Amino acid sequence: MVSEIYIGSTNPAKVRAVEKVFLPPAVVVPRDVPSSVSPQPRSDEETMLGAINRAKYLIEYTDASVAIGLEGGVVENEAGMLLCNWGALIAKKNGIYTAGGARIYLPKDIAEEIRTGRELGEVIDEWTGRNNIRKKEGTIGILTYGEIDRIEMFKHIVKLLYGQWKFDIERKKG
Ligand SMILES: O=P(O)(O)OP(=O)(O)OP(=O)(O)OC[C@H]1O[C@@H](n2cnc3c(O)ncnc32)[C@H](O)[C@@H]1O
Ligand SMILES: [Mg+2]
Repeated sequence: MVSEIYIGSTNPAKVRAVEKVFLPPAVVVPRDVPSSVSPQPRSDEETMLGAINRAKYLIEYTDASVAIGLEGGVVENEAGMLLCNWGALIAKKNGIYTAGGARIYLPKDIAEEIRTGRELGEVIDEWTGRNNIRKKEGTIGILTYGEIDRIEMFKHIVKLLYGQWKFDIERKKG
């Protein structure tokens, strides 16, 4: 197994999630990289692309041979606006794996604010009167009363990525 896993963010919620899946002696290397999508992605496609772009950037412009991108966004349907999250893992030797995370509906007043063009991170801070929630329990942690926080949610995505990669490695061994 490779020793270094690059993650395309220095947000502690994302870095911790990767560290919970890739334990020592694996080393998790956080790097701030562009997502090359809007600061607040508004569809599954855009959010997934942000995750893929982060991982691709690491493979292209750093020493990474295994890279993970994690991205948060929102999606809308007839019933309202949900938060959504996507991850991508690129293993130079194997390929690219993607996975989506848990989703819950946002309160109507938060959704309204985001429709005006604001970012969820900013809106949830204002809504709760707190700071930097996106680097801590996240909106999902607030809305689930801490049952599932942003680290737990991203950890699940990272496990989905890692598991698919392992499956591929084993399958190729025959
Ligand atoms: O430094 P990076 O990695 O960019 O970390 P980030 O917190 O900005 O995370 P994303 O870019 O992936 O998130 C896209 C947008 O969605 C917001 N967001 C997504 N999920 C959130 C959550 O659980 N809590 C608060 N804000 C969230 C976030 O503030 C951004 O505006
Ligand atoms: Mg961001």
